[in-house]
Formats: sequence, structure tokens, C-alpha cells
Amino acid sequence: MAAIEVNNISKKYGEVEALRGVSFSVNEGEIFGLIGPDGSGKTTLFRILTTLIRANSGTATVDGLDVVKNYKEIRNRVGYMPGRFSLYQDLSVEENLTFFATVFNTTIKENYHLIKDIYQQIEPFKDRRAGKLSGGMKQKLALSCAMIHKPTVLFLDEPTTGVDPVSRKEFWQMLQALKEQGITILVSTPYMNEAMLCDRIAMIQEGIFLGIETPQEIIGNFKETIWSVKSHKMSGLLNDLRTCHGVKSCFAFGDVHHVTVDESLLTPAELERLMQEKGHLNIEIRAIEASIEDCYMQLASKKS
Ligand SMILES: Nc1ncnc2c1ncn2[C@@H]1O[C@H](COP(=O)(O)OP(=O)(O)OP(=O)(O)O)[C@@H](O)[C@H]1O
Repeated sequence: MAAIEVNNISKKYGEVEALRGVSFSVNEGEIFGLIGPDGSGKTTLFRILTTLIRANSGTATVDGLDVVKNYKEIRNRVGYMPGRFSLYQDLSVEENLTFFATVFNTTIKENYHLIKDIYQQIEPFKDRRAGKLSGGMKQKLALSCAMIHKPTVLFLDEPTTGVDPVSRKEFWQMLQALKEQGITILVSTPYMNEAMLCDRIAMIQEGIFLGIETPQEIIGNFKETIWSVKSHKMSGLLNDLRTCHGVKSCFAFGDVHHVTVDESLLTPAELERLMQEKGHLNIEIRAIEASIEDCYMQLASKKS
């Protein structure tokens, strides 16, 4: 049995089609990632699966239970960490955790073993108000709160957004440990390096899934030649590259541009000459391996 099963779910807010016929399933104990730009429908999907809102059409089950008919049971079985921290800022660390335990009719003591590895790291600050914690500590507390009632499925909506890189790394180690305990995790992230840590990834754009694959499949299916290009004038470079015959696509990636090319029409030497003609200096062109972000950009541009 799949831990999450979604069949042709659509959701509209007035005229806005937030989800358009989304179908997928997540296996038990799988970390399934959702990546997509702001407004692509990720939060809407989380809200439907955690029974907070209803879809206009389609069906979904979590742990074999229907999200409409069995909403009460589902609420007992899932943990949800919404995009913005779900903590009570004026309550202390321990009070927050006690509150969530009480809501689910349990106690910290009863399920301490489940959250021990995570909670122990913030326990020295148990009397500190949640509002006074660092981003990484808030995130650990929010995850502890989402876990305290022993959920079988965890829904994490951008849990690491705005958190420092060290805490993000630790957080993903915690997710791996939860997966090893058999917990299923649906997680959205804007960070492509985090997407690489998922078992499978769905790329979502404008309410449509562009594809569902393992990170290795996504990268393996990228067949384009890709170069990283730099010059002394990066803003103008993007437009100049786009006008070159043989350049298929061009996107800014940090401090370089990534360019996919038709090698039968353009060589690196020709591209360098063309950019020199347009006044660029210190041009650097390097053949590179595609990253998952390149794959996402390619899929997204094909769709639009
Ligand atoms: N309550 C609402 N009323 C009207 N429109 C909404 C509502 N909630 C979401 N939307 C719209 O539905 C679309 C999908 O939004 P959603 O929040 O699901 O996307 P998202 O991928 O989670 O993006 P973000 O990370 O920015 O929240 C967007 O166009 C958004 O503006």
C-alpha cells in the first residue's frame, strides 16, 4: 500500500487554478520531494493532504485513508510543519512541545524516544521562549512538535527556508533518521541540493507536475551540452548570449550563466569571439555537468 496516493486532484481559488490534475503516489518510508517556484501549488497540495482544505475534484488517501471521509483519523496520523513556523512564540520550548502533545492526547514522556535525537539538542534551552530561538533551533522544535504524536507520515512545507546551511544539513540528517524508522516524508524545498537527498522528486509548476523521477534519473535524462559562461559584464552577457545562433537557453546561476548549446552550430571558441565582438572582457567558458537546477529549468521552459 502506498503511504500517499493522489489521483487527479484539482483545486481552484476563484479563477486561480492552484492544482491541475495532479496524480502521484509515495511509498512507505520514502522521502518524496516537491520542487517548484513560489505559487506553483505546493502549499495547496499539503493543505489538501493534511485535510485542512478540500480539492474541487480528484481523490487522495494518506495511510490508506480518504482525505475527505476519514479526515479525523488522518489528523491523528500525520505530522505537519507548515511553511511558516507553527510555534507559539510566547510559549517556552517545553510549553510548545507539551501543548502539541496534549492536543494529541499524549505526553512528552510517552513519545520522548521518537524525538530524542532532535529534541536533545534544544533541551538545554527548554525554558526559552520560542520567539527567542535561532532559525535552526525553531526548526528543530517545530519538527519535534510535528513528531510528538508518533505520526506515520510527515508533511514538511519548506522546512529549511531561511535556515543557515549547517542547520539545514543537520535537519536533513534528522529526516534520514526518521526515514530509517519507516516514516514517510513529503517535503517541499526551494534548495536544489536538498532535492538531491530525496528518494524521488516531483517538479511542479503552475499546478502541474512536470515529472517524477529519482535525482539520478533527472540528471541522467538531461542530454544537452551545457557550458558555464562568465565575463566582466554579467548583466549584458545574459542578453548577448541569448542572441547567439546555436544557444538554446541561457539562465543566470549564481555568479555565472549556464548556457545550453547546439554544438553543431557553435564551438566555445566561436562563442568567445562573438562575445568579444560585443565588448565582453575576461570571458571564461567551461563545459559542465548539469545540476538538478539545470534539469528543472529545462523542464520548466519546455512546458511554458
Ligand atoms: N487562499 C487563497 N486564495 C486565493 N488564492 C490562493 C490562496 N492560496 C493560494 N492561492 C493561489 O494559488 C496558487 C498556488 O499557491 P500555493 O500557496 O499553493 O503555492 P506554493 O507553491 O506553495 O507557493 P508559496 O511557496 O509561495 O506558498 C498561487 O497562485 C496562489 O496565489
